[in-house]
Amino acid sequence: MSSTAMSTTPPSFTQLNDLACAKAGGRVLFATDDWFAVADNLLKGDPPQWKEGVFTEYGKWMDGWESRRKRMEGHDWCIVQLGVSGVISGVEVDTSYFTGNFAPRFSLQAACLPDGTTFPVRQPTMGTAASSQQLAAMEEMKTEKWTELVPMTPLRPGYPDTCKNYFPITSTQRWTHVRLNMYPDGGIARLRVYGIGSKDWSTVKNSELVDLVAMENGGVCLGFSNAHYGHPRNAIGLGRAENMGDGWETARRLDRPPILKADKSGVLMVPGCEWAVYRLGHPGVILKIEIDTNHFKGNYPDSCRIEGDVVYHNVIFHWSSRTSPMSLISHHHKSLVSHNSKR
Ligand SMILES: NC(=O)NC(NC(N)=O)C(=O)[O-]
Repeated sequence: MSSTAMSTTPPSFTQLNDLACAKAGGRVLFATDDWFAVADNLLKGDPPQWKEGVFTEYGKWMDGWESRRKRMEGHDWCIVQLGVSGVISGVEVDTSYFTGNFAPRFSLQAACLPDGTTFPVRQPTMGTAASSQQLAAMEEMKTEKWTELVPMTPLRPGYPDTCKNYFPITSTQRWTHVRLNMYPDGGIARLRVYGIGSKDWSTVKNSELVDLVAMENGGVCLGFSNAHYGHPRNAIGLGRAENMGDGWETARRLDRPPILKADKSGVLMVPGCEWAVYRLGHPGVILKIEIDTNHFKGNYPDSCRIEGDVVYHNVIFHWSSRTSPMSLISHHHKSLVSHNSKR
């Protein structure tokens, strides 16, 4: 089902959408033990933090999921409902800052559970663990429903050069949930589940207006010129951006002239533009485009051009910068046509 070869440089699957992150609607439904730090931290979008000398009532404050040193049979595990169900191409298990307390081994299972599958009510609270009744209820779910995507595999500790553990996954099935197992216990800072959303298009009427590029509908960014401050996949994320960090933001171009000059008609001439290519979740007739530059005030792109490609179902954004050579976009497009904005 999976190759377990671990690489240190980020593999290409890390450019895909994180289907599990909280911003995409990912949720922890169950965890065996939330003692030192709750499992929900696994799905935070921000990179893990370290707070020197900060302790909670239960131990050292840690940014991730950390269970107790086990004094009973078994191992610790949690169930994550993907925010966007889809095909998983790889996972990143980040053990940042868990050095003497990282989970020494892990495995990952996945399932495609029907809507309405119920789980015990979860109230993520440090210093708690699942009750024996909750564990017993969950045992019933420990059936053939779960498919192994990554078998039990060693993890590396959370030092800067060893904290990122990458695992490609070759399954082409659509999954709704993953189950993360730590053997036997310990800490993991983040779990990133990279893939492409898959929507059931058979239920969508021809006349229905759908955001064809949204990650929840299977849209994906295939390439870009620059993602220095923010990845262009952010622009197809769920809902509106909370802040600038939730958008696509490039670095200022180094080839911009030292002094900007206008031509006779008053147009500032600045070479080049930034671009991103998105594959739509489904081919469609594009009726409307919405581009939201929310939060970008001193750094929004001056203008843009959008191209469509029927063969590859791609839409290409070119951001040009007449007055200031920088480009970015924040959430959120609605179906695409062509758009040209000028100040
Ligand atoms: N210093 C620690 O991190 N100790 C323990 N963990 C926390 N978070 O306090 C432990 O035993 O793993």
